Order: sequence, then C-alpha cells, then structure tokens
Amino acid sequence: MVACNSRKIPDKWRSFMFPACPLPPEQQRYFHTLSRLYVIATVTYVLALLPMFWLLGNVHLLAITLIGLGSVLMARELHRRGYMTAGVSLVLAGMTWHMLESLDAYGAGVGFELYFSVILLIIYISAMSPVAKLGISLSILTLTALQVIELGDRTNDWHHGSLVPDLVLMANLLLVSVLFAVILTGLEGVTERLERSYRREATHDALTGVYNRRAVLKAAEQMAQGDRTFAMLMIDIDYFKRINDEYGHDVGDRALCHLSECLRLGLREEDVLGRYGGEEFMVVLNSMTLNDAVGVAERLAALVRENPYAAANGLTLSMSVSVGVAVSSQAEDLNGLIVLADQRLYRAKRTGRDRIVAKDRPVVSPNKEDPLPENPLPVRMQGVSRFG
Ligand SMILES: Nc1nc2c(ncn2[C@@H]2O[C@H](COP(=O)(O)OP(=O)(O)OP(=O)(O)O)[C@@H](O)[C@H]2O)c(=O)[nH]1
Repeated sequence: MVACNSRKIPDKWRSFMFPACPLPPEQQRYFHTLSRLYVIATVTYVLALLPMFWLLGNVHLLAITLIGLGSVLMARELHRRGYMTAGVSLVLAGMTWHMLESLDAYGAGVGFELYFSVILLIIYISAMSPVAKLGISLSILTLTALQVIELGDRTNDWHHGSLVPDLVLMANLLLVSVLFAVILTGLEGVTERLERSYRREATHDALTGVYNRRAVLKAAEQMAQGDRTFAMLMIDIDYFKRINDEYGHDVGDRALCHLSECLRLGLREEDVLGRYGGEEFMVVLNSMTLNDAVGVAERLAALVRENPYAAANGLTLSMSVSVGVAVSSQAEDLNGLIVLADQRLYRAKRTGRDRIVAKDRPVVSPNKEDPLPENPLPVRMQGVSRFG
C-alpha cells in the first residue's frame, strides 16, 4: 500500500515526500516517462557503463556505477509506490554523483559532462516547483563547472595518444542521445494518451462506456443539420429499481453495463448509442424510416429479453426495456423530437412495459387515472435547433 497516510512524518515533509494518491493526471505524465527512463537507465548501467568501467580498470568507478545502478532501482521502486519526489531526488543525486566522480576519474572531454543535459531534462519534466527546478539546476551546474575547472592538467596524461578517450566519448554521446530520445518519445506518447483519455472522458459515460448524454445529443444535432430523416429511440429499463433494491447497487451497475452491451451488439457501427439518464438510453439512427426504426427497437428489446444478466453466484437477472420511437419528420426540431420519443416511452411504460410505442394514441392507464394527452404534432420547444 502507498503510505500516503503515514502519521510519523510531519505534514510539511509528508507533502514533500509523498504525492497525493492516486496520482493526479499531471503527475502521471512524468511518472510514466520517468518509469520508462528508469528501465533504460538500468539497462544502460548493466550493458554499457559497468563493462566500460570494468574495461577501463577503475575499481573505484566500478563501485560507483554499482551504487548508481542500486539508486536507480530504488528510485524506481519509490516512484512506483507513489513517492514521486523522493524517487526523482534519488535518481538526480545518483546521476550527479556519478557524473562528478566520472569526471574526476577520467577528466573533461570524454563526455561525462553531457550527463548534465539529461539531469537537466529530468529536473524540468519533474513535478517540482519552478523555484526548486531553478535552484537545483543552478546548483548542479555550479558543481559540474567547479569539477571541470578543478580537473586542470590531470586529464591530459590519460587522454594523450590513446584511442580509449575517443571511444568513451562516443559511448557517452550514444548513451545521452538514447536517454534523450527515450524521454522525449515517452513524453509525447504520454501526452497523446492523456489527451485521448480526456477526450474519451468528455464524451463517454464512465460506467457503461457508451456515449454520455451530451455526446449523444451532439450526434443528434449533427443529424438534424442534414436533410435525411433520422430516428430516435428512447429506451428505459423496466423495474430497474427492484434490481438495486434486491441485489444492491453494484449488481445494478453491472446489469446496466450488460444491458448497454446488448444494445451495442444490436446496432450498426454508424448508429449512435448514449446513456441519457440513470437507466435510460438514447439511440439515434441516421437515414431511417419509422418502420425501420421500430424494427431496430424490436431487435434491441429482443436482445435484452433473450440475454439475461448472469451475475456472480449463479444469479440470473432477466431484464426488459420499454422503448419510445420517433422520427425527425414527425417533429419540428430536435427538442420536439426528444419530447415525442419521451412521450412514447412514457406511453410504453403506462401500457404495461416491455413494449415499443411508435404511434400517438390516447391511452388510459389501467386504473383509469391520468390519461396521457394526445400528441400535438409537430412538437416544438425553446432553445432548439430546427430541422433543415
Ligand atoms: N445501480 C445503478 N442504479 C441506477 C443508476 N442510475 C439510476 N439508477 C437507479 O435506477 C432506478 C430507476 O428507478 P425508477 O425511475 O423508479 O424506474 P424503474 O424501477 O426502472 O421503473 P420503471 O422505469 O417505471 O419501469 C433507481 O433506483 C435509480 O437509483 C446507476 O448508475 N446505477
């Protein structure tokens, strides 16, 4: 478990060390990028740096590289558990130390100073405050500059007349380029993924995955701009409250998902299905006559009826739907069409449920109360988009 509720650490340190859980989207971006970077850094250490320092015969640097590897692995673990700041601080400290020690051992000019650019990139994609980013970058820049200045002539002996420094320089250039490429492609991929998920969240219902009310209405509005007749189906589950009351909300939720899946299976690719309200769905069908729309409604109702929801522990829940059907030629505008389809749905409910209503006939309820009004066609309301 992520220890975001730890009580032993003072609040100001806790908020520094432990990010809120679960991770907010803006932190997920650098979490995903950095966690990929940790993997690449680990592979780099094992495949490139360890053999390089081994071959160059510096046991001290070999030890430092092993410690660097350990810090990357530990930082990754911290990061994975949600300790973002601690993870990134550890990896920055490890990389800086590694760079300074390598400079000390091999001098400037063989590429270890290039690690500074990777460190800088990590600092700037992290979720630290701008002031912290500036402060840490300036500190590491100062340390690097001091180290390079302090090296003086020591580097020259080692570099002189040997191919090895050139090889080390090339290896370092390669490593830094790979790390840069990984970070940048990672960032791009994450941004794209986040954008896709935000777009999906804005248009889809979180529970059932079908379009939400806004999106299905938008699709209907677009159809209303065209000159073809389109149909609207208002679908409502019968006696759904009983499922919730008898088996609980969770079972109700899963039954809703099952039902939306049945509806989806009965529709074509170009048909639009959305969750209009709690247990009410709207379907819009382009280029559709009333008769054909009734056929679709019958198919959907049969699919729901014939595919009961198989809940856990052998429980099977039969469901049925009532449907109101209307086509755009029967109303003056979109809101009128919605009202019409809704009134027909209401009529389907009042006349017994598990049925489809596509006509307007005065209906009297079984107890003779509340006769439904004759539909004044075409129906029109305020704030409407009129049919073309
Ligand atoms: N589990 C679950 N239930 C929901 C959700 N949205 C709405 N409901 C429930 O759907 C039920 C709708 O109840 P009613 O409006 O009385 O309709 P009904 O029981 O289906 O009866 P009729 O529509 O008249 O056949 C209520 O119990 C709501 O709590 C949801 O997202 N999940």
